[in-house]
Amino acid sequence: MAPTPVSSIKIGHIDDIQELRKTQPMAVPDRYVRGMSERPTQLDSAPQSSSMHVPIIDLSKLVGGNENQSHTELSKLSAACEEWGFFQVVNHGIDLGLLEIIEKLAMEFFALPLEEKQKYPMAPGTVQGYGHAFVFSEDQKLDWCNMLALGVEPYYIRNPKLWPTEPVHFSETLETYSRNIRELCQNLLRFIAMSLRLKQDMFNEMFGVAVQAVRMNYYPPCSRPDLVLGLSPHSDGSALTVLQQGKGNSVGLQILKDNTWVPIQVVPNALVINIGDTMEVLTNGKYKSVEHRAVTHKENDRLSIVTFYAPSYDIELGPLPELVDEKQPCKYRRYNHGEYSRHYITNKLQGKKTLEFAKIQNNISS
Ligand SMILES: O=C(O)CCC(=O)C(=O)O
Ligand SMILES: [Fe+2]
Repeated sequence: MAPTPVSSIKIGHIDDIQELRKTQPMAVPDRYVRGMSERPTQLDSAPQSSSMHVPIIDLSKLVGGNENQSHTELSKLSAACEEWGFFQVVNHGIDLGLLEIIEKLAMEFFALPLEEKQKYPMAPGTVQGYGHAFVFSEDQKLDWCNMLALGVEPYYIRNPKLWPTEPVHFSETLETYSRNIRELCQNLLRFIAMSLRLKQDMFNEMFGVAVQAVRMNYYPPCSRPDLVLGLSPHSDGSALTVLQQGKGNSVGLQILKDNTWVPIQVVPNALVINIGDTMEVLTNGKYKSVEHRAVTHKENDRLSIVTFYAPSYDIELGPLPELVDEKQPCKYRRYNHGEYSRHYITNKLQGKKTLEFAKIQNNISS
């Protein structure tokens, strides 16, 4: 989240989905009904075979395993980043009690009366606070979702007025949670560098004081999950994203693999990690920032707590020379990361479109 743009955007009236559900549980306003090509066909169906499961990486084998184990896990990690752009990490070292508490507090926040949540309003065209991000016009289709998004690090991106004082302990728990997730990201970046045969601190040193933001997405049930999307298809602008799915969640996250939407199963105590656009650029497309979306459920609600981890805004980025050669010519130009972040947050979520910002045009192997 780059510094927020000043805007005079007109987005029209937006229903708060939770309130709508209370008064008209069966209603699906037109602004939420997707065109035929966007409607989800597979909802929470199980993947056809185990080869359709996102790889599971055991971090304890990378951190403390014997040479054989860590070598195997590192190969799994590199295959996951290349072929899936997603993996789930288990034994990640974060206290499971803390994951439970943040989930409980997030659920309590969304359960507050609307007037309380509206004390932290997300202004149109901005991405922090409670509301709908990435809405720029009155005719844009909307996501079946309520969100609370907050800039966390560095401190200057925070808007302290938007940090909830209810439920009590929300803000301090988010602080502890974010510190833990930051360490996890730094750890993962070390292993990702190793998997690319780069110096292990390459990314952590390059990123400077990394930017970290959190988005809590709450998807109420929907009487017509076949007509709406919880979250529009997009890739993340981050380097890495860490996504915590609510414990009892039904399946809702789907990723686009070989032109098919593949659901991500809820693995107890695991965190879902995905490669964002920034890492795709740095690796010259070797590691993929994969398009994903969220679908809703007829009876169940769903929560995701998502952390975006990215380089400091002031750094200049482009494909690493180590990953550019005759076979893999340079696919992306160099640019300032802050500029890319601004571009990302001032455009609606639309598949991988935002990455076109960085693509070198007339690229033969895009
Ligand atoms: O809720 C989910 O599973 C997807 C969330 C997501 O992709 C995001 O917040 O960027
Ligand atoms: Fe995402």
